[in-house]
Amino acid sequence: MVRVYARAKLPSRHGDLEIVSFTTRDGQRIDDIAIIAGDITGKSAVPTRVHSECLTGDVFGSLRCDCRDQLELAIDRICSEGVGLIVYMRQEGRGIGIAEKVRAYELQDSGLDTLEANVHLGFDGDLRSYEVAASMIQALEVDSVVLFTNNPEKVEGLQANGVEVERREAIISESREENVHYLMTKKAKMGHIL
Ligand SMILES: Nc1nc2c(ncn2[C@@H]2O[C@H](COP(=O)(O)OP(=O)(O)OP(=O)(O)O)[C@@H](O)[C@H]2O)c(=O)[nH]1
Ligand SMILES: [Zn+2]
Repeated sequence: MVRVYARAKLPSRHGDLEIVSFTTRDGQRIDDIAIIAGDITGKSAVPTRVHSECLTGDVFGSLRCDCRDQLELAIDRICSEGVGLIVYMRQEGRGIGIAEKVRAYELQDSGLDTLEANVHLGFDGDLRSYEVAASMIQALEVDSVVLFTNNPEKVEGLQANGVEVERREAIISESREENVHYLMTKKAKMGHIL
């Protein structure tokens, strides 16, 4: 479904990485990217994080969620192991986009939880699909992955699209006063193993 378009070195504050971009088979550029440590081509059990974009957390350090902590844990892990992959999916707000996510936050400020806010806005709780992420992993010729996630749907979504997941590893950050309600909702209503 996708093929590698461009590949470049990405020296970072965490270590030496690479960044890879992709196109669809018919040549359309896609915004999802891969960050790679070491040589993953043809390798099995590649430490992998499929991360959904969270502008508020990943970039601005919002404490409403655990996204940035998870991203940093994953980057540190692949850098310290010297091999690994982060598939960074532009599925902001579990697929509703940043404008609607801010609206969902507004509703959460007035008492709804993260799932109720999505439903109130007319969306399912989670609009993500893992077809493109799976296709990116395949385009990178990774044989199998060890997936860092607390979300069983992510494991199932990748497997359903042909990725061999050797095992899931939990990626748990310390909860904080600001995100504990969000984490409790993910555990109670969204199937997360926390
Ligand atoms: N709609 C919506 N999206 C949110 C909210 N808080 C965080 N997100 C988005 O949720 C996505 C991350 O999903 P999570 O449910 O936190 O975690 P996950 O990716 O399913 O599972 P892990 O692999 O364990 O991190 C990112 O795209 C965030 O932008 C919210 O209150 N509402
Ligand atoms: Zn977040």
